Amino acid sequence: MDPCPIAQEPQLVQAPAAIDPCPITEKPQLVEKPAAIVPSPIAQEPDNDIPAPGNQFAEFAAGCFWGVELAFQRIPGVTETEVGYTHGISHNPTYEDVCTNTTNHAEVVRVQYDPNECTYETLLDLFWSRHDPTTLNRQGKLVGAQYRSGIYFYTAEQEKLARESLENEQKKLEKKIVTEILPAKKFYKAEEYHQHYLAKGGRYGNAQSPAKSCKDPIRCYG
Ligand SMILES: C[S@](=O)CC[C@H](N)C(=O)O
Repeated sequence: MDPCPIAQEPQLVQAPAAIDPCPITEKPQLVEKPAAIVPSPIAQEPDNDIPAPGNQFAEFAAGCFWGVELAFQRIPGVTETEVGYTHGISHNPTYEDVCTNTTNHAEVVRVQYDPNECTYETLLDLFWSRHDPTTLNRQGKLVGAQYRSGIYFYTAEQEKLARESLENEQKKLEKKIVTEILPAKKFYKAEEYHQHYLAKGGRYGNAQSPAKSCKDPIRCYG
């Protein structure tokens, strides 16, 4: 049985994309004793990290970052992926902080890609196909601001392409798209165990292939 039933399907006019966007059926994210969350202006700074020579950054929020990362790993021309947190109020958040749903961080995948091998439009196409951009702060049964839909751009060109693609995507959907399109802010890399989580085996030790162009369906947990 599919461990990842979709709670709410996007209302597509056209045929839906084949990839399961990773909605889950787990306990609520809230931890019992949230750490004190201290707002910091540092979290609002732009992402000033530098990609590898010849590469560019792109960043997306589309629900649980595990499955989103594996999908991006498989794209030819994507040279690196990292999962992390961004656009929240606090500096150096932990996963537990984010799961209190009080820090407003989004779970994101920061992609490095070689623009000679892969276009930003290719990344945008995958982004839209991976999730339901019409549900505010939720993907399926995963609820909370960390699961919101967002495109965080690094250049004016990326912003333009992102906005155009949203308009184009909206034509295919009856419900309103709620995806935020904002400049990339400080990126907080998530804990090591979250990195390449599904490729490493996920929750059940069933590694899923990150091979380029692999079309195997992505299971949320492993
Ligand atoms: C990195 S995700 O938000 C994980 C989602 C899910 N609630 C879980 O804990 O398995």
